[in-house]
Amino acid sequence: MRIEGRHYRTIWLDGEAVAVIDQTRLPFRFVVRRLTSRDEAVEAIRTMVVRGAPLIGVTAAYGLALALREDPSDAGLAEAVRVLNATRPTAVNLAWALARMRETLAPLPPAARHRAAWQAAAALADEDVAACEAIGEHGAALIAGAHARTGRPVNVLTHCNAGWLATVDWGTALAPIYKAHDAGVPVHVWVDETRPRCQGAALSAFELHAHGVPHTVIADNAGGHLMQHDRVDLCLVGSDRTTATGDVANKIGTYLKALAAHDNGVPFYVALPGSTVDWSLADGVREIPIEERSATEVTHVTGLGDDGTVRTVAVASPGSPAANPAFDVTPARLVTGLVTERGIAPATREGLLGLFPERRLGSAA
Ligand SMILES: CSC[C@H]1O[C@H](OP(=O)(O)O)[C@H](O)[C@@H]1O
Repeated sequence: MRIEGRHYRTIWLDGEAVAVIDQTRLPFRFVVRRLTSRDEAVEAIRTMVVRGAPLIGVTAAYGLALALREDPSDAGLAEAVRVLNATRPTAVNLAWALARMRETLAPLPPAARHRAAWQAAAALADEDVAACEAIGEHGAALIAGAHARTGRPVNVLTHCNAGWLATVDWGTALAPIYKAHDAGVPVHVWVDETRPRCQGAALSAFELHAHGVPHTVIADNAGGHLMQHDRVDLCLVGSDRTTATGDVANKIGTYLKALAAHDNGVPFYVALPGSTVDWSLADGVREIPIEERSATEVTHVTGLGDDGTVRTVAVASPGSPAANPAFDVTPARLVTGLVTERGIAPATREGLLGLFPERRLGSAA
């Protein structure tokens, strides 16, 4: 995607290092971090310097390559997969990417693993870009269809950040918006601020502004009101893990949006690549692990002061405990459709198998 005329992917090689955009500094500072070791990759994922299911997976793949430069032995490979897998529990792309890498690398002699790992990680990154661009093409048809029906700009509500910052490029939920906008379809985006870390207000707004897409940042709790007053034509969100039956884990608050959409007859779509489907699970509410993050993410916010300095301040009464589940699960019954790189399907097992027939044979990741 383009920032001030320059073209960035969210992760790239910089000599012997892996360069990433530090998303904890956006939108006020644009800082590139150079990851030079397995442990730096682990820390970048854990502290959300990089975030978003597909980007977490690709960063872990490059983190494995960095690890094998240090220790290409069987034990080194196994330990690197273990520590990278343990960084964040909900996004299945992490396990998916590491399984793909291990499948490629384990059969090789240790001396050949490091070079092969760089190539395999780069291939996963390219695969993600192609998948997300295809999601954009399929999803853009939904937006164009809404415009054809109403003849006015299409109002899309999105939650958290599922844009190019959450992937290697293009994004998932925002990819259809970019593609529709670039094709001349008038679209406006209601951007849920997405407490507590405000990925919507900080990252989706940053992306949409840079791309010139009309958008309005709203409080998370405003979405239902807007839907009640016919100001939302469709909801489009991302996913961190979707079960084989179409249950969707996504940023906390997504489930409440889906309930409001269902109550108001607003189509609720989830955009995801096939790498985000967990084919081993059927009951998302009970089986998908939900990450609990630190209470300080709820009790404090980081922002730009009037003097231009970035600071963190308390917003909760000092001493009050806080809970911070980072994701929730939207049952498939509340999902209108799944927008994938292979097309759009109902949020059902048959719908997903129709797009990914190779899964009927119970194939591995
Ligand atoms: C395209 S995956 C985006 C997905 O990931 C986000 O979570 P986090 O910012 O904690 O990594 C959020 O759930 C987005 O929908």
